[in-house]
Amino acid sequence: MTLRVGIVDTTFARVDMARYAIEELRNNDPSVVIERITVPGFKNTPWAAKQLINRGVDAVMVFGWIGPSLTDKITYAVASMGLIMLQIEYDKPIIDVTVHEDEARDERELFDIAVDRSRKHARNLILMLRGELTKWAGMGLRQGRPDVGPIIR
Ligand SMILES: Cc1nc2c(=O)[nH]c(=O)nc-2n(C[C@H](O)[C@H](O)[C@H](O)CO)c1C
Repeated sequence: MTLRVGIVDTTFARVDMARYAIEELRNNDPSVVIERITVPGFKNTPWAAKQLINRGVDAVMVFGWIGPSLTDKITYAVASMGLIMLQIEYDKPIIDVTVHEDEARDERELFDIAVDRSRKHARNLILMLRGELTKWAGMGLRQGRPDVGPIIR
């Protein structure tokens, strides 16, 4: 069955994260169909995700970029609730691939986090929809930084 993935991203973001995710999705599933909507900022992402779900996508990836101020963080918390409600209401997974500007010390690190997180979550989505993610359960996987591994006692 052809997989249809919705992509939502913002002009607020400072890295075109969707570009790397789409490349990864196509590498892992050459027949994947991509539907993309770009919005100004994170608070607009629930609307765009709903549009794509109504078009019949199997899942949505939302590429957020959140500034360092308290106002930015509140924006994220509020709009995230919208994305969670959509998942429950429409029974479709939404993978939140957000980078927070205060995660990194400089732009170089921020860029690397954004690309790594985008690629790894694209792979997560494909594996999850294929039911193949369970073999990685508890393995301490991280998106944006190197994996930390499992704790074994
Ligand atoms: C304060 C603020 N912070 C962010 C942010 O950190 N990341 C982001 O993507 N967008 C931000 N925005 C913009 C809003 O999400 C939205 O695009 C505008 O309020 C227009 O509806 C706002 C207004």
